[in-house]
Amino acid sequence: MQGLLAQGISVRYGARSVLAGLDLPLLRPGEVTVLAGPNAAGKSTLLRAIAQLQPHGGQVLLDGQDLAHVPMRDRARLIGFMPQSLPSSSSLVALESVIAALRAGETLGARQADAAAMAVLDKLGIGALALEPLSALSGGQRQMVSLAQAIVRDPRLLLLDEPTSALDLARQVRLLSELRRLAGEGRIVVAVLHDLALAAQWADRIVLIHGGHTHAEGAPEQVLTPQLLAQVYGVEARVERCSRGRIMVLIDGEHAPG
Ligand SMILES: Nc1ncnc2c1ncn2[C@@H]1O[C@H](COP(=O)(O)OP(=O)(O)OP(=O)(O)O)[C@@H](O)[C@H]1O
Repeated sequence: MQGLLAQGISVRYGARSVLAGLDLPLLRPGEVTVLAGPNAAGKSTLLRAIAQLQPHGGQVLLDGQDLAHVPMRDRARLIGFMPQSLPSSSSLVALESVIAALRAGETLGARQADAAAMAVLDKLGIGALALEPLSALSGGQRQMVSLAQAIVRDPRLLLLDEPTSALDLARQVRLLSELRRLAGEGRIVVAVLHDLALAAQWADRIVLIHGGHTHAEGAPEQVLTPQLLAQVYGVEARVERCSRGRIMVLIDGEHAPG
């Protein structure tokens, strides 16, 4: 079975249950899936559980393999993980940080690693930042370097936590186009996004996380409905079709229950 299947995912922090037996549909290679939902719904927790960075109940299968039983070194090759933010205190320059991500646990010649890391920075349009210390980069520049770190090993599964939160409009498009391209080459791409306009435009599938479960999932037009947005976010929303058949979500205010 090709794809990512997460079933019965449960996470507790102390006495508090954050994910309560959450199931994801089978996420297929070639698809970009967006995880959305309110603050504190557990989206980052879910990404970490999938990446096996967070103790959890339930099972995560990648192409039929239970990731909990895949050695860490092999997992690092299979999964690219882009966290919500990179530490700003690192003493590395951007290129070194991408080389470090590439070489973790691998034996790779220095020249080969340099060239591969530089190629990724160039592809993302940030080659000019190669020798800048991470600590001197802007939030958006750091986010693009973080993407470079996540994709440099050419992972089968790419997990990204709010990858566009610090990016300007042009870089949002660059990052999301890159995700589309990677998916088109057969990767499985899963990104947490708060921006539902971006989700509507770029996702093949949206999964709405709420109350510790998958509240709804499907194509953007199936999930971004006024009813579901009222239930999950408590907002009054209108959904309009714009040119090119895309949908747009307009928020009119908070939802008055009744
Ligand atoms: N290490 C931790 N220890 C204790 N509680 C935690 C920890 N990490 C997350 N939580 C709690 O788990 C809940 C879910 O957090 P998580 O970061 O997964 O949510 P999220 O959906 O990604 O939120 P946001 O949209 O605000 O980024 C929150 O209530 C948070 O306070």
